[in-house]
Amino acid sequence: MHEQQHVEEIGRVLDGHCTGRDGFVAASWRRCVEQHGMDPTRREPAYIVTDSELRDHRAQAEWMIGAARSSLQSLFRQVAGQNYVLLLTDAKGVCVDFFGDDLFVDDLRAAGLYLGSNWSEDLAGTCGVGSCIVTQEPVTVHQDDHFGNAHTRLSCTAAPIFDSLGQLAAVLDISLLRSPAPKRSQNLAMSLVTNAARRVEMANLMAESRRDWVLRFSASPEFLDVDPEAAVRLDGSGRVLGYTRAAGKLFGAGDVLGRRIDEVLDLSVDDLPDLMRDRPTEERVVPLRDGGALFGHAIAPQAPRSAPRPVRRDGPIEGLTGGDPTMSHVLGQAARLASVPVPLLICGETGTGKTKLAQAVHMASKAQGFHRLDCGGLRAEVLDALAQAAPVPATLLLRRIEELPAPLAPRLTALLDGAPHLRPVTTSCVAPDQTGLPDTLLHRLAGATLTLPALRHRQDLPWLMDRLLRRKTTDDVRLSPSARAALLGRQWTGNLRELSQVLDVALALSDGRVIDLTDLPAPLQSLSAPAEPEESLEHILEACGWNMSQVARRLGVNRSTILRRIRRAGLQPPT
Ligand SMILES: Nc1ncnc2c1ncn2[C@@H]1O[C@H](COP(=O)(O)OP(=O)(O)OP(=O)(O)O)[C@@H](O)[C@H]1O
Repeated sequence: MHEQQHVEEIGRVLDGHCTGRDGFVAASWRRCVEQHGMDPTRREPAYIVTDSELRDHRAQAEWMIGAARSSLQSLFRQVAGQNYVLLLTDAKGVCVDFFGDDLFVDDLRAAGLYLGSNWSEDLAGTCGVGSCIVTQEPVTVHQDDHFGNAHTRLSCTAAPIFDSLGQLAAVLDISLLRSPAPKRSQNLAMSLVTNAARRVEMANLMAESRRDWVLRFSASPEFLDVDPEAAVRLDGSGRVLGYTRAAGKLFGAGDVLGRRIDEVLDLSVDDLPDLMRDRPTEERVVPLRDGGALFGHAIAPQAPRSAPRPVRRDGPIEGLTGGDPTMSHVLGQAARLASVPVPLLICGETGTGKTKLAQAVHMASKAQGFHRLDCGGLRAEVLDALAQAAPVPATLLLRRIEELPAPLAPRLTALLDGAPHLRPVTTSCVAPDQTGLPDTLLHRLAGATLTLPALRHRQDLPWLMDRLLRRKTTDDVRLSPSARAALLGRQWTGNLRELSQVLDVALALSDGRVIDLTDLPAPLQSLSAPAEPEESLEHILEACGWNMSQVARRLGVNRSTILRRIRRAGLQPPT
């Protein structure tokens, strides 16, 4: 089409005539003139940002460039030799990454298809990237769809890439310097670029979700595990923390973030373990609320939420934490002090692992013997017997020193003075100044004081839960997401002792594969509070006439969970 005809067509569109252009192209032409004040006869070359501006744009888009790189590389391999060029622009339209054939680099540069070109509509006029940013949809801007006369030889197909919070993060554009006249010649380019954008969103969501559940969807079981179409990232209670564009569409209108998965799908968070890879793909069906279904693939958190990198675990002391910063600091001190025969006082709430640490210190020390005295109800004869024992270098563990009967304090002081081969390692549930010990004794016990954090303040609770579970059972027992979330939210006034006991109870009550919310004993502090009357499963089943779908809806879980609970409760339908 001649340049003059192109200019005249733009004029006709501005006058309100329909010329057969796509609606978004006509709308863009109008914006170019009416909002951006552009002249249809313009022939301006592409706008290139300065080197320092480009550095800023690239720095801000660094994470996206990283997430997109392998997808772009594989896309470029698919179109190699066909004169396509790939541009990744940021959400403002500035090209921050580029793949093109070196042979045409001068032509590409002249056409503005290069690093640093700015393809926002207000600078470049109607173009693939600019229209994609405005419409937030994949578009092809083919030849004289472009506004003005500078870019009418190009064919540009662009797809938006959204971050996991639903914000436009980048645009992936595939352009041709010279293309066949029919616009439909770019249909394949459209399919390539939209698939690549979907994969970049998926890669980005996966990289962000190592500490959360991910649920991926596909319409076909064959592609579910290898190339899913959509994905959401979920917290332990099933709330959406992030999503890919396609998953947003699946969730329908409204805000996706923060919604619970069971509000949208016929699926509860407790069903996620049933959708993991150990089940055949065909069985991993996710019923949709509109009666349809997709195949689902749930991926459990790979690293515990908020647990930092674990410290070295090569000794009995270092292995007591999964990377909690306070614990790591205290254990670092303990490891250094272990081989120095100074008296240690270990403080902390009941059950925080003081005795365990004292034993670990002994193991890491050079002491040969180990004596353990529980100070509550301690008798004088026991101290006397110790005073008579052979003088072998030994650790003297004094548990709960605050319970030491007051009359025994001078005797214990005398024992320590007379037996320098005994290295006292003392535990206390109260702070040193609350022990009620005379200063003479306290100074002989507290050469260094180590204070262990309460479990509710530790960041490695998920690691501790998994470790204790693994130690307690050789079977592959998992915590359901809601059970895990409930445990993470507890106050743990009994600390590690309480955690250990709760897991013992839960293991005994569970079906041996998954520990459900209902398998957990009530937290101690809630036992005294009047409990909310809760409808029993049996009662709900009767009220719903044993209709599983109704029961599942009422309880907000899916049918397989109900069937599991019925089996476990040993309930039988009425005959
Ligand atoms: N790092 C750990 N990993 C697993 N279990 C632990 C750990 N630390 C402590 N425990 C378990 O927690 C329970 C309480 O530990 P410990 O007896 O060391 O606590 P404590 O602080 O000395 O308690 P108290 O002051 O009430 O005597 C024990 O059953 C112990 O096995």
